Amino acid sequence: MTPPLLSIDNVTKRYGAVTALERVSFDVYPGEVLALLGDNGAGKSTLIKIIAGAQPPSSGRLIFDGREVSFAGPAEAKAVGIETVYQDLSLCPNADVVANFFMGRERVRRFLGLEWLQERAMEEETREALAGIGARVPNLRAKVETLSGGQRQAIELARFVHWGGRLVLLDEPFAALGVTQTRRGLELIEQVRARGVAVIVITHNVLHAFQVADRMVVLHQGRVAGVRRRQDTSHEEIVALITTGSAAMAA
Ligand SMILES: Nc1ncnc2c1ncn2[C@@H]1O[C@H](COP(=O)(O)OP(=O)(O)OP(=O)(O)O)[C@@H](O)[C@H]1O
Repeated sequence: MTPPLLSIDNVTKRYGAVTALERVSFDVYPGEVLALLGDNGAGKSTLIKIIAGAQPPSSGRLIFDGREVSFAGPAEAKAVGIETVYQDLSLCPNADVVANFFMGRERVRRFLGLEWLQERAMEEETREALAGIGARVPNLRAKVETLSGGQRQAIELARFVHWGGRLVLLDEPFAALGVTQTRRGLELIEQVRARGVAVIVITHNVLHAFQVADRMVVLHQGRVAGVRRRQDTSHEEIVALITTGSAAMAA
């Protein structure tokens, strides 16, 4: 059996007197889409921040690729291939698609003490990477600020995959998207997963979870109320886990 890419092992997080997460444990496998569900305040964002290195757990361990990891910040998580993709925050709005795709990794040619960007090659590489996950962005020279939320998301996901990302965290990725863009977003996730990347999607939308996730982890008041494979559960059971922390109501 494939070993997990990430194991969350007994993670607890306290903010003063508030316990946001209590002994949370579950595994995430490569090429798997896992939906993280829970009511407001259940602890989803806190868990995502811990996985992405934005906050340390109060106790417990993260084991990534077989080794215990402890991140001092998001840059350290990013260095091993874990990243949160937001719709806007990590793109530079007044730069074009290609510039955003290569941000900090530009291909430069040097000759006789001069250096210049290999624009044509970078554009081609960007085009191929976007096509590789089925993303539709017609004009690669358009500034990102002129693009739709869905297109920005596509650029970030393609960039993540292209530069060797292993585990991507999506926090309510469809919250600001319309119906068509949401459908495309779901298709993109499918493509990303097909590349062997693990995807954790936070969502309030049980329907989306059933459309995209292999497994669902439900948090309730900071604890894991249940972990279910999509084919072994029902809409009713997941809603019961979210609202009461127990599947008994759905039985
Ligand atoms: N920085 C903080 N300081 C104090 N308490 C916090 C902090 N961050 C989160 N909490 C508390 O931890 C608990 C879990 O919050 P969290 O934001 O992780 O939940 P969530 O499931 O993401 O909720 P939502 O769906 O509303 O975003 C809540 O009780 C929240 O008030």
